[in-house]
Amino acid sequence: MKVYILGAGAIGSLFGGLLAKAGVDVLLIGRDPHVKSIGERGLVIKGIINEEIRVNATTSIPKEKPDLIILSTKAYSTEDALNSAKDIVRETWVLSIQNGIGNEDKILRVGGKAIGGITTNGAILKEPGIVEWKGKGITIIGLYPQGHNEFVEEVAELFNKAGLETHTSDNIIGWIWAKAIVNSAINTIGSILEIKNGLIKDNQYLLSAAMEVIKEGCRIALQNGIEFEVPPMELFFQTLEQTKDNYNSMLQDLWRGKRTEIDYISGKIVEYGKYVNLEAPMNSLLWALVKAKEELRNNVWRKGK
Ligand SMILES: NC(=O)C1=CN([C@@H]2O[C@H](COP(=O)(O)OP(=O)(O)OC[C@H]3O[C@@H](n4cnc5c(N)ncnc54)[C@H](O)[C@@H]3O)[C@@H](O)[C@H]2O)C=CC1
Ligand SMILES: CC(C)(CO)C(=O)C(=O)O
Repeated sequence: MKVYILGAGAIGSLFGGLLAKAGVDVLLIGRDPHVKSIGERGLVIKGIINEEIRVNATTSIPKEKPDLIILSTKAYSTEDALNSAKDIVRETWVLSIQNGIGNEDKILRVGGKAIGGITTNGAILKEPGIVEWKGKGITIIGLYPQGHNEFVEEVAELFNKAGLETHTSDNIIGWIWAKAIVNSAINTIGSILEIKNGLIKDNQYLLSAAMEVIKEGCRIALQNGIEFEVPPMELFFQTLEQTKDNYNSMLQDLWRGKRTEIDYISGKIVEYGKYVNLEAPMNSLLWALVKAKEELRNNVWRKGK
């Protein structure tokens, strides 16, 4: 199977690198200096494994179509990435492993055949050409919005062979929403207070506030016809336990001066609330506070100076 990774940053390079190591024909599509470094020295995966992997990488979109495109840009770059690759996306299988709601709808809009996905693997780009695999998690994929077919099973088998534990689901839209709802509580509260995930379960005020945010997200999802295989509240407690020592990715983006994915998490929950005449005061407030934090982080007076 020929696979392109569209958006070869931390998680995309991890998936691409592991697939290449397993003998899959992979092309990483990303940006310099990461791509340049991979061309010169190969891709290094550190952490759970320590390997230098030879894998093709480019900054431009090839003309030839692959069998599968794995979309792994941040959610705010999805539209641009898909538009730049329109000619190869059309009628091609495109699997999103991104966070947030709406990525797969954008794949469908440009004529791609969408596979939805969520992953609990953790990766960071340490420096150009070097990815750290910090946490071994699982990946769930499925035909978007629902259903399954042989190709999805084939992709899951390929991922498993590459060392990425992967399961398939007939209800991937439910998993995408469940993860977004969990992120809408943990990432926002963790980012505003700049705390590790575990503190949210250890502090009674934060825990009850976070649970209300989860319930609000669930009400909106259910009214929009979303069903869950595992209730988001259960996933929330599991995630808090499994990631108690982590600072969430939104907070890490804020600390690095990068844009966050808040519009595609809390912002989408608020938007879907409007479609079914449900207000989302908790998600609206958390969305606004994170947006404010994005804007204010570089102001010295934030620290009272
Ligand atoms: N890093 C992680 O551990 C996990 C990340 N995710 C999700 O996966 C997505 C990607 O996250 P990361 O890999 O951490 O972000 P990242 O910022 O490291 O990687 C995204 C990459 O996409 C590239 N890119 C952006 N637009 C592009 C375009 N038009 N063409 C080619 N390349 C383009 C960027 O240069 C960047 O290197 C996000 O939605 C994130 O929430 C989900 C689970 C775990
Ligand atoms: C699971 C969790 C909350 C881990 O921190 C995450 O998805 C994130 O940080 O974005």
